Amino acid sequence: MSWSADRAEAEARMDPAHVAYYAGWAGDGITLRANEEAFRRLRLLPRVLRGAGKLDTGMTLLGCPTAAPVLVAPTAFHRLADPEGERATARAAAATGTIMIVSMASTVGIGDVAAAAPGATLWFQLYIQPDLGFTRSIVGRAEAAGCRALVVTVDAPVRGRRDDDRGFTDLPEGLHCENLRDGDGVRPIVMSPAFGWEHLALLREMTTMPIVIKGVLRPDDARLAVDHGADGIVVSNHGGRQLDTVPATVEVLPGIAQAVGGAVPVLLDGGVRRGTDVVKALALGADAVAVGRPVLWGLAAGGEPGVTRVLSTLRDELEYALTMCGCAGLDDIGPDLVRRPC
Ligand SMILES: Cc1cc2nc3c(=O)[nH]c(=O)nc-3n(C[C@H](O)[C@H](O)[C@H](O)COP(=O)(O)O)c2cc1C
Ligand SMILES: O=C(O)C(=O)c1ccccc1
Repeated sequence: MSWSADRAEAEARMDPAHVAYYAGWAGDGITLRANEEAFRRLRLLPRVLRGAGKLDTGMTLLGCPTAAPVLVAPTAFHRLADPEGERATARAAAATGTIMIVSMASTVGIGDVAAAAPGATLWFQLYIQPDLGFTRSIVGRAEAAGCRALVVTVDAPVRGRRDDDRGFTDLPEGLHCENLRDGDGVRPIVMSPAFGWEHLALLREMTTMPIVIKGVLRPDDARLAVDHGADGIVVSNHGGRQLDTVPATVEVLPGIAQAVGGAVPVLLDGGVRRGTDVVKALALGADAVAVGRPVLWGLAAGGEPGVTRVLSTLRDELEYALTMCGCAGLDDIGPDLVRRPC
């Protein structure tokens, strides 16, 4: 089943307002479409008769082994798709040897996600909260749950303007952002434009987890992230949900990879739908990619087995594409494999 079949199944099963939230985009959806279109425009140039054997798509990222260079991107509110929510996604991640980046806006608390999927490698995504004491307690919970990296999202100084998400604002009865529990209540997530690079030092002091900066679109910002001690970067436009008309992520990737120069791992998300997209991103300088919406559609369409199928299909497709390209492994992927559009 392709991701579009999953989406159709999700549309049949879910509340239309929740489908619209998952699918949602900023502005006119120019960046949303650009992400996928940019992958489609790139062409692969396979090598033949390379005498390659059985290949291995496994690798290590920030000390974490992963079966493939494909992670679960952080997405909010998995219980809108399935009653088990993030528990189901984490079990599927464990079953497929995939690193899952759990959103701070998860509808299952990070400790409960970890407890439900003991074999999973979890990273935790954070929106820094203006109440830095509260931020510290959220980070502390992620660390106590055994999360292996902190992914700090920096492309949301304010909430994205999503004209077309048809009025979805409040979670249904019984669903909450469990990581924001504070005493008897749940605090709202606050977005703030007031944060600066100096906040990285504050986070560094809050945790021993490696810190990854998510939402970089420029080489100079990537360099600043490295200079301020980031341990990794995610080239991301938030799946077209924040500022419309920013470029497709795979278009800005080569310049960012060059600026980072191998100092830290560079990840990319946005529009990754097929194993061939993974090859293209790695050829243009990414160490790994993350997928957002396809995981949500798989979860809505088929629960935990649905997510397992999405993740294992991506890995199978990657293996197939690499074999077809004459690669013996991930290290064989270079820029020569991709022909850029004229
Ligand atoms: C429904 C939805 C919720 C999201 N929630 C978050 C979030 O809580 N934190 C975050 O950093 N990114 C969030 N994102 C962005 C994803 O991490 C990722 O950047 C994006 O989905 C990648 O694009 P793709 O959906 O085309 O794969 C969300 C994306 C979607 C579609
Ligand atoms: O919807 C999103 O893209 C997102 O990042 C988010 C932010 C805060 C709460 C829920 C989701």
